[in-house]
Amino acid sequence: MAASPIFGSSFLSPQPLHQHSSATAKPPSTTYFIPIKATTSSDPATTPPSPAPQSSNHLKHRRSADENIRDEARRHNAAHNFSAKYVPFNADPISTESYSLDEIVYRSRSGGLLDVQHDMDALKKFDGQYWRSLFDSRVGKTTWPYGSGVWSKKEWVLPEIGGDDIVSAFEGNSNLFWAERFGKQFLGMNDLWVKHCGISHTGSFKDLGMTVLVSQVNRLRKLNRPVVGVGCASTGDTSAALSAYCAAAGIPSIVFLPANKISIAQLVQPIANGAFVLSIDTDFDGCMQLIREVTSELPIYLANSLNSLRLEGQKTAAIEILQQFDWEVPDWVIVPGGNLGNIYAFYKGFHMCKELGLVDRIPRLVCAQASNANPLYLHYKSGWKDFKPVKAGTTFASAIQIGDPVSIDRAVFALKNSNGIVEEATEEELMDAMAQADSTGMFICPHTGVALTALFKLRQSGVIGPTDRTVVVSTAHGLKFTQSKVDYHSGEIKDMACRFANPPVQVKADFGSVMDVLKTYLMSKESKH
Ligand SMILES: Cc1ncc(COP(=O)(O)O)c(C=O)c1O
Ligand SMILES: N[C@@H](CCOP(=O)(O)O)C(=O)O
Repeated sequence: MAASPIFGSSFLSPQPLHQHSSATAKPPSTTYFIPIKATTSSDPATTPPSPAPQSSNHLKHRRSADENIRDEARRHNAAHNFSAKYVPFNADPISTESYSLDEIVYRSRSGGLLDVQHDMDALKKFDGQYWRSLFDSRVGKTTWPYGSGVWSKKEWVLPEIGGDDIVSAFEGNSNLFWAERFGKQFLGMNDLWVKHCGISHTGSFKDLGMTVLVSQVNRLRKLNRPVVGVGCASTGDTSAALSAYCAAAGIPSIVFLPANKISIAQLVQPIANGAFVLSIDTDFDGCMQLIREVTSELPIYLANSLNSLRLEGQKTAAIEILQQFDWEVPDWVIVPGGNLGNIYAFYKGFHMCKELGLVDRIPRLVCAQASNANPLYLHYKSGWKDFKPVKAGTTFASAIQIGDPVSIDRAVFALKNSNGIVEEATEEELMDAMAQADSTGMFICPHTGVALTALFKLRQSGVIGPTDRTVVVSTAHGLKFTQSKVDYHSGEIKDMACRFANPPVQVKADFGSVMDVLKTYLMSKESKH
């Protein structure tokens, strides 16, 4: 009889109804999705699951008062056969180079990027229906650690880490918003969606990767590996996520920020979370160079997406999109790109779902860059001929003001393998797009404005059709970028028409004046009705 590979109990861990002799396990019976409180401490990995009672009177009781959710999770721990390791990114199939995830390594022997490779044969022992049902059964719960949108996919992320080492803010499970009015009014689209990854613990998608990286650091420190602190270079969001997760775990964090190039809201995040903040008189690329040098000399663990652990968490946003569409595949996914880890993370998430049979295809990917920081766009336009970094110019999309992206090879791979496209957005285009989106009830960041501009252009050229199901990935919370919105709505940006500005009306504090402006306003609305 094949060993039950994953989960101990039926508690959010659906198991095949019977042990099968075939290589692929059958989908779990829905019977097993009724969460039952475990009543025994016997090893669930070797204990066949007992059918859940079907009576509608079946009640659950709270765990005992002296137990917390980590303790409870420990009781449900089970043996499994899943594993992952570092391998050179896009390695030659005959390469045998690999590293344990418990090693501190960011680059391959040849100096190339690394990738986290999962034991796909072990994962393939379970079919697509199995994984879909398992992931679906964990959504919206508070069970440690599966209540997180990242850790609900734990077997595909860091299968071997113990629940005790995980540092999570129950990130992920972000809203997939149907942009009904924006799609209809500005694009003639009826199936447009915005994945709000920025509505998250620290206000950006970086939380998805950082929970994984900081959890692994937590484990490394318990294993007495030489990690005194964790460091990153940042345009604002990575540093916010790093400092928050480190603070939650009591681990020192060190952040290198380009002086005067990030928003105040982003600067105050690591300060508030107790990080050691260095404001350095250079740009992001300069900070990135410095953190790489420093982390090779000091016991500071590198938290930028050069570290492939981060992408394991970020890829869950792609899986989540499929899940939110009930495992139907959208036609397009548009992602703003800077250091270019995220576009690859999306590709990897979609690709794993296809390889493991959860879906039968992957969406086409679009990576969108600001024209002032567009090395990937130029590379794409040159027909992928030799890549040249650029000196990134100032952009309102300050978090993607990056000229020498560390994940360029990963991004090119993702785009080539998804029939992808790269677009760019001028400052005026991205700010107008942001204002238009906000005018339909969103409150997006300028980077999402970059992605929406790409969508405008691809709709205009007819590449994206009116009924194509399209997802725009919103990467940060608009509240981090209020100054750019204030500048826009004040109409005070040099050489920008600010066509959609909506400045407040100054009015005298008397009834007549207030009535006058209101009547004019209501008349203008009535004529458009
Ligand atoms: C808000 C925001 N959007 C988009 C990006 C781009 O992500 P990536 O660097 O993975 O391309 C970043 C960071 O670079 C970001 O902070
Ligand atoms: N936008 C990022 C830039 C660094 O990206 P990373 O994914 O490599 O950490 C930031 O917020 O710092």
